[in-house]
Amino acid sequence: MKIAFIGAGSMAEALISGIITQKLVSGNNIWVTNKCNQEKLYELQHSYGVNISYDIKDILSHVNIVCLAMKPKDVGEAIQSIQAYLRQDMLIVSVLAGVSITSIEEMVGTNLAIVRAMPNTSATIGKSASALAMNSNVNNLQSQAVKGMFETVGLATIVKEEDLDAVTGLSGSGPAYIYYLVEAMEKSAVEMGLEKEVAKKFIIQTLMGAAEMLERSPKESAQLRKEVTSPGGTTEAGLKVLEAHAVQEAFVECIKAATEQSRKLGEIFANNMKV
Ligand SMILES: NC(=O)C1=CN([C@@H]2O[C@H](COP(=O)(O)OP(=O)(O)OC[C@H]3O[C@@H](n4cnc5c(N)ncnc54)[C@H](O)[C@@H]3O)[C@@H](O)[C@H]2O)C=CC1
Ligand SMILES: O=C(O)[C@@H]1CCC=N1
Repeated sequence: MKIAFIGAGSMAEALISGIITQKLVSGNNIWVTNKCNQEKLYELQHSYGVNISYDIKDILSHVNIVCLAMKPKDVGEAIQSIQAYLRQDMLIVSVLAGVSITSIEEMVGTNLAIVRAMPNTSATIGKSASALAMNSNVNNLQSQAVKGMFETVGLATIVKEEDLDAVTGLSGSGPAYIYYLVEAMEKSAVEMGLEKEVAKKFIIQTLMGAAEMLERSPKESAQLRKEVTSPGGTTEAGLKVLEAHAVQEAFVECIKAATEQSRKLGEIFANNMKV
């Protein structure tokens, strides 16, 4: 497996880091390019031993998987730059939020195998929750290879393409919601006089413990919450404040808004292509 990353931002780095750490592919079988930040390419070369280049023709001559990892607004220009060097045996993997397989097929213009994937940045440490949807040109070997690639960076599940917007709002963006919560926990800990580093250890262990409880216990999340909440106790006092601020409803709205934005990005994209 030889992979080119077109785009060298947070997501590309998370995948590169995961793939290399899990030893699926070594750095010399990965090629990376970006729009103009050469410094970033040198950093990736230094950290992971990947090949870096701005010579798209040369990059694509080495690889059988091309991973599109730029922002959705940049994909048109990026595909234009790679189009002439795409081959029928190549597999295109897009991690772009919202952009449909049909849009990519239309931009690429030939009958290529395309996978639309939605990982998250926890791929960096092999803990992504990735969803994959594929077009009918993807053969069994390619499907296994790409699933294997995403499995090296965490959990990988094949889904219907129509589910990908919801997955994007839930687990693609999901790490940010958790970091947002942690920011609040850190802030409160410091305000209460705890040392930041000590507080951080407690917060992380609390998150990991709760995540593992959710994974290992047969109980529903609401039941696990009830078991922490003694009548008249501290948790109840805390949760009352969250309820007064409608925090659970806010989270529901947050995930719906992110899902909707994924849909919108796809629509804007498809409409712009028609103009
Ligand atoms: N950051 C995240 O948590 C996740 C991001 N994604 C998706 O991954 C994609 C990239 O996101 P980030 O890494 O966060 O963005 P980023 O802004 O960190 O990186 C984008 C990269 O694309 C490059 N680029 C732009 N135009 C280009 C062109 N014409 N040719 C070659 N390279 C070009 C930029 O130079 C940059 O290296 C987005 O489409 C996003 O929807 C998917 C899942 C999670
Ligand atoms: O915010 C974004 O658009 C990307 C997609 C999922 C996570 N980050």
